[in-house]
Amino acid sequence: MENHTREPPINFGRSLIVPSVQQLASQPLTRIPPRYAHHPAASSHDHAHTLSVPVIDLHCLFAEAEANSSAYSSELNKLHTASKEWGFFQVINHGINESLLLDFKREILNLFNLPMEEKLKLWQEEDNHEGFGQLFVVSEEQKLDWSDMFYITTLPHDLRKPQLFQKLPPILRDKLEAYSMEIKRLAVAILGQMAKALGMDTEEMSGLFQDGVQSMRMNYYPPCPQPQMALGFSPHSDADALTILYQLNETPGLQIRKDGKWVTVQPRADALVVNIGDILEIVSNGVYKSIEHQAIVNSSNERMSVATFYSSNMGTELGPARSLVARHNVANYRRVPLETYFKGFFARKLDGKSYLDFMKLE
Ligand SMILES: O=C(O)CCC(=O)C(=O)O
Ligand SMILES: [Fe+2]
Repeated sequence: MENHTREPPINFGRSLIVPSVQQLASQPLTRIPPRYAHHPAASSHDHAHTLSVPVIDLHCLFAEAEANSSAYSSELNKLHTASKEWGFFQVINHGINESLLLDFKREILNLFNLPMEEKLKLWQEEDNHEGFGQLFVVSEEQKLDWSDMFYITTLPHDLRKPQLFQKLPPILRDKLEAYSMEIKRLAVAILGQMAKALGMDTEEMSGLFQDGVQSMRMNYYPPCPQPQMALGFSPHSDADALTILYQLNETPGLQIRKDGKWVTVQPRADALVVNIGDILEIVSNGVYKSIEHQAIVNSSNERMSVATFYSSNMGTELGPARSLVARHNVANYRRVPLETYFKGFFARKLDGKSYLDFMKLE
């Protein structure tokens, strides 16, 4: 008999199953359990700086690109400087429909507010990290984040876990589908402008990213009775090329490490936050840097965000762009298949930028 079953999608990783922090935080607690308490106090509430990250006007960047106007070249310059010196920026006039953003936000709120018995149907399984839970948990001794997250691979279609998609509330699934397409379009367009700014062959960039791997991580940070002792999300850099972060409410929490200090990114209702991930650091041959960031928590307000991670096409080899290696006359990072890179990333405890050390050539 012919076998028509599809091959199961690639399994990128697993994480130990941990309890829901949202549920924990709904009880009257005065102290956090030891598994969440960092020593010494990990958070940097007191020392955070209020520098503001650069703001890039995407309308100016995209609409003026054809005209090659002076407004365009100064915005492109701003993008290049922000990517080199900050690794983080906010984008305004991004063109994503406001009602889609609001609908998607409402559906994510509903997702985290589902009754626990419904959420358990969407919880991670032992052999794969998609669904509700935490990522990068590799030991029972490891400190945990004061947050719950929902992680899902969205693109390309053949990497999706159909069982997980089928279990999503239908309205959320529709909005997620629309948002995923919009964010892909945006990521590809920003990468195209970055190729120009880097002096990279623009066709090489679009060839690497036209059918990229996309995943989403929805983050829920409940109020915390001892916010100075906990971290909503421990310091890390993102493994992807470009992350687009939608902060769902006005509660601040995201901090980025700039010149050794933690800087808070103030949520702006009209902006999305964009950051350089490790893959783009590698592709740009180190001209752009992925930046460490973390999320802190507070005692009174919940905070929510959704990070969409965009990486190169599945079949590609990860390494510095050939057009840049030719220009720079040196490759600063090694080459590995993208799949190998991801499997290595998800098998470790998340720890700052340490995974990039493995890719660096000294
Ligand atoms: O919640 C945030 O602001 C940060 C989220 C984040 O860094 C991530 O999901 O990788
Ligand atoms: Fe991140």
